[in-house]
Parts: sequence; structure tokens; C-alpha cells
Amino acid sequence: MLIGLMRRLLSEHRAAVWALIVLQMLQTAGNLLLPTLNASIIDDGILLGRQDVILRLGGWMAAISVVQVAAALGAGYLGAGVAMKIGHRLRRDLFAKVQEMSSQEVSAFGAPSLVTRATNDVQQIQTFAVLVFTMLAAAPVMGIGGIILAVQQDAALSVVVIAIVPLLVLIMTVIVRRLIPLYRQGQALIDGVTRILREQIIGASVIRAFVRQGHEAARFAEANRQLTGNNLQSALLVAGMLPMIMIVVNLSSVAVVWFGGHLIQAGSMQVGALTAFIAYILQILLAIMMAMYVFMTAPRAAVCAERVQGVLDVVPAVAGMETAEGEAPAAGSAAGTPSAGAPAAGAPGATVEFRDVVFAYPGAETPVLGGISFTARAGSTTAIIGSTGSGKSTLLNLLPRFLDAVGGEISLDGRDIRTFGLDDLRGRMAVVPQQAYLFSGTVAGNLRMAAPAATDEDLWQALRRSQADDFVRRLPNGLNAAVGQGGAGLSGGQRQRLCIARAILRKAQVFLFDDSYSALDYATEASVRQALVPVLETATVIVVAERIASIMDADQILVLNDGRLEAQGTHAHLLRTSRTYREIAESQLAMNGLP
Ligand SMILES: Nc1ncnc2c1ncn2[C@@H]1O[C@H](COP(=O)(O)OP(=O)(O)OP(=O)(O)O)[C@@H](O)[C@H]1O
Repeated sequence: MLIGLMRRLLSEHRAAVWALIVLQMLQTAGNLLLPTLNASIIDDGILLGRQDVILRLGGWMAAISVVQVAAALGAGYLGAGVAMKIGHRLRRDLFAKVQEMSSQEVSAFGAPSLVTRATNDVQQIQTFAVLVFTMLAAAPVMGIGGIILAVQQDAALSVVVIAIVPLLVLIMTVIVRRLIPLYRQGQALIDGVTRILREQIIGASVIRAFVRQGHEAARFAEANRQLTGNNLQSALLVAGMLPMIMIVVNLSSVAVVWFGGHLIQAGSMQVGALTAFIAYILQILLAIMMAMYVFMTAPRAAVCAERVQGVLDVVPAVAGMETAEGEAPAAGSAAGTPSAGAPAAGAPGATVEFRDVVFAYPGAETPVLGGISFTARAGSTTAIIGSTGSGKSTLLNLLPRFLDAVGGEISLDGRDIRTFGLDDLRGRMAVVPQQAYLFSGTVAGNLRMAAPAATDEDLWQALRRSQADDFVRRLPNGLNAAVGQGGAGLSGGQRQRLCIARAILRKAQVFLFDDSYSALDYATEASVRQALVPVLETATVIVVAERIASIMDADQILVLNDGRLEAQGTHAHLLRTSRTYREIAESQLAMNGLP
């Protein structure tokens, strides 16, 4: 997985990678040459008293060192650059993929895990790439070159090398095999800590309200303890490796000096040759240590690559982000792009038709919606009412294809919604979601999500209609007032009114309101509904509501019960024909004496 991912990512940086390899080769060639030159200086220069040889070879050594430094600098610069670009590309791809995913696909991974994958996991892969660029190409050349040159210096003494290399490889294999499962578990534990932290930050007031701080602190402490334990285990293994290697290295150096000393005494080896031999032995060991370090980092990077690739491999159930080719936006609408102009007074609607629609959440045994058929015409308002969990939001989410129906057909002006490009389809709609979500930034920034080219006057007009102008005017900086993440700093009703203003800024054909007035008092709700009449006059409006008073005037009301469309008709018709509707109405309206 890691190799495949790296190969794919590096294919874009072929020239830089080749340049890196050449620079590393230059560096390594220098490393391999220097001990031989040093040996010649000792044996042919110092021992024979030849100053010209010392100066000539010394000059070569200095020149090689300069080239080595330049190559090291170039390789470091290029390696870091390519690694950073790989990280950038991975984060960009992950972000784009998450944007395409449906809410089910996101929840299958979990938001905290997706955040960890896009940050920590990418960072691990990036770190591994830097290591590979600095070490992996150099290590085999240095190791093999070192062995050849050591054997050339003294074949008999090279037996030491043959003895230590398998020992080092054995140590490395044992440790790496224990590290892989630890790293895999570690990444999952990071997900766990992030999840608990996120829950505790978002739900801080609930935790305080139910005096659960102690319990939550214990939950976090346990997750933290497990992560620390896991990190300690892997750190101990990595830390234990270095002394083991040093013992092997030092023992082999002692053996070389011991045998080399005897060879010099016997006159079969020169002092310079022994110095070079020791230098080559150290280079071989250094090469093995470099490779080991890469192989030790590889398991964690491999686990991270697996997790990142897992996200990148998701084929979104709702496919087709782009506008379908050759498709013209609908006349009179700004479909396909967020509408650029003034609020949507008079945007022409489109006929929405559901024919025997069925929907089941992935993995669920029974469908949450079945046999849903109705038609919502342009210029009309369709309301959906039903008990909690009856499938109202799910039904609404099918239209912009946040979810895809598993049976039946949904059409817009007679055309199956699956034949539209996703951007085009969603560009024809404006949604006020059940959770009034705002983004960190300013009030104006949030509103212009729906209409980037809207003027301040357009924004104020939309705010007036959603009864939000008064409170925005009172905010420090008005339209440019800061909004916290999710709408922090604003009340639920204020957020809801800003979301309504945002939606009506769009010249949409279809407006979807998912319980969008729930945080407003009756008087404000009535004023907002009244003010929206000119905007929504010709559009197709579908409203989910809990309160009968909000939907009594709708052209048709759909009564959902346990995912089935139990009845449909006007308020008066349903009062006569639907028991469920009558019960809801009686429970809400009887006390007010309404019809
Ligand atoms: N992501 C999901 N995965 C599985 N089941 C889900 C998911 N989201 C909702 N459900 C289930 O689908 C059913 C319908 O949910 P939905 O949110 O559409 O109901 P609703 O009528 O809008 O409820 P409410 O009025 O409380 O918002 C519920 O039983 C719910 O448990």
C-alpha cells in the first residue's frame, strides 16, 4: 500500500527524484573514496615522507568534501521540497474526497478519524518520504560499495563483515515485526483520543449540566493512558535497538583492530589499509543503520498509508460532482453556480415528483422510507409533518441527493434527478438545514456562500425578510461582525434566521426548509413566513415542520408515519380524513381554538 501510494505520488516529481538520486550517489561516492585516499596519504605520503603526495591527495580530499557538501545541501533541499509537495497533494485529495462523501460515508470513518488521517497520518507519510529521500538510495550504494572496497583492502579481514551483517538484519527484523501492530494500534488510539476530546469540547455544557466532569475526565484519562502506553512500547523498542546495534558495531571494530594489528605485525597489511578498512566497516554499519531507521519508520508510514488510501478509495455512493457535460443551466435560474445576484424574488419553480420512492440507510435491515409518491408543483408549498424519526429529514435529503433513493424515481420538471450533474442539481435548490450551521468568518461571508456577488443592500434585504436585520445591525461591525465556528456567539434563533437569509439569497427553483423555524417564537415565525411570500411565490417550496400552525396554509400536507406516506391533502381535508393528522392537530391546536 505504502509503496503503491509513494509510486503514484512520486510519478509527478520524476525529475526531482532522479536529481535526488544523482546527488545522493555523488555524496556516497565521496564517502567511499575518502578512506582510500586517506590510506594512500598514510601509506604513500606520511610513511614514505613524500610531501607532494600528501598535498596532491589532500587537495583531492578537500575538493571531494566540497562536492559532498554541495550535494548534501541540494539533496536536502530537493528531498524536503518533494516530501512537502506529497503532503500537500495528499491533504488536498483527502479534502476533495471528504467533500464528495455522503454523511453515511463520513460517519463510517468518523469525523475525528478523518481529521487524524488528513493531519497526523499525512505527516507520518511526509516524514517517511524525507527519510527515504535522504537515506534509502544512499544506504545500499554505501553498503555494497563499502563491502567491495573493504574486501579490496583485505579479503581475510572481511569475514568480520560477513558475520555481523546477518546479526544486524536479524535484530532489525525482530524489532520491526513487533513495531507494525503497535503502530497500527497507535493510530487507532489517536483517533480515540481525538474523538473523546472533540465530544468533550463540543458537549462541554451538557457535561457540566449533568455534572459528568469526573466521568468524562476518567474516560479521557483512560484513552490517554492507552495511547501513552502504546507510544512508550514502540519508543522502547526503537530506543532498545540503538544500544544493540552499538554493541555489535563496537565488538566488530574491536575484532577488526585485533586481527588487523596482528596482520600489520606479520607485515601482511599496512597501517593506512587498516585505517581505510575500519572506515569502510563503519560505513557498512552506517548503511545498515540507515536502512534500519527507514525500515523502522516504514511500518508506521505503511499503516498511515493504508488509512489514507482507505479514504481515497471510497467511491462516493452519490457520484458526479461536476455539471453534466453540455448541460445548460435552467432558464431563469442560476443553476449550476451559486446565484450571483439579488435575492430570489420571483425565481420560477420546478415540478418535483416522487414516484414510489424507497430509501434505506446502508446496513439497515428495513427501509426508513417506502412507497413515497407525491407531486410538488411550481409556485406551491408542500409541507411534511409526522412524529420524530418518521423520516421527514431523510425524505428532504433525497432531493439534493445528499442521499440516494434505493427504489422508485425522483424527478425535477419530469427529468430524473440522477441525470443532472450534482452541482447543477444542487444549484437549483436552496436548503435551510435542521441544524442551523454557520461557518467561522463574518455574517456577510456566511450569507455570500449562497450568492457571492450579492451587494450589501441584497444582504440587508434578505436579512429584513428573515427578521434578522435588527440583531445584525446591533452586532459590532454589523454585516462584518465575526461569527464563530458553527455559529458560536449567536443564539439558536439568530442562527436559524441567518440560515434562512442565506437560502433566500439564492435564485433557486426549489426551496427546502427542514424544521427551519423551530427556534423562533410564534410571532417571529409568522413575520418571517409573511416576509418570504414574495420571494417564494413562484418557487417550489417543501417544508418540514413540527408545528401545525406553521403549515396550515400549505397547498398540500404530507403526513409521514414510520416512513410511510399515510395521507396527503390540505389542512381541512386531512382534518376530515387522517386520524394521525387530527391527533397531531388536536394536541397542538385544540387549546387555541383553531379549526
Ligand atoms: N445516518 C443514519 N443511519 C442510519 N439510520 C438513520 C440515520 N439517520 C437517521 N436514521 C434513522 O432514520 C429514521 C428517520 O430519521 P429522520 O432524521 O429522517 O427523521 P425525522 O422525521 O426528520 O425526525 P426528527 O423530526 O426528529 O428530525 C430514524 O429512525 C433514524 O433513526
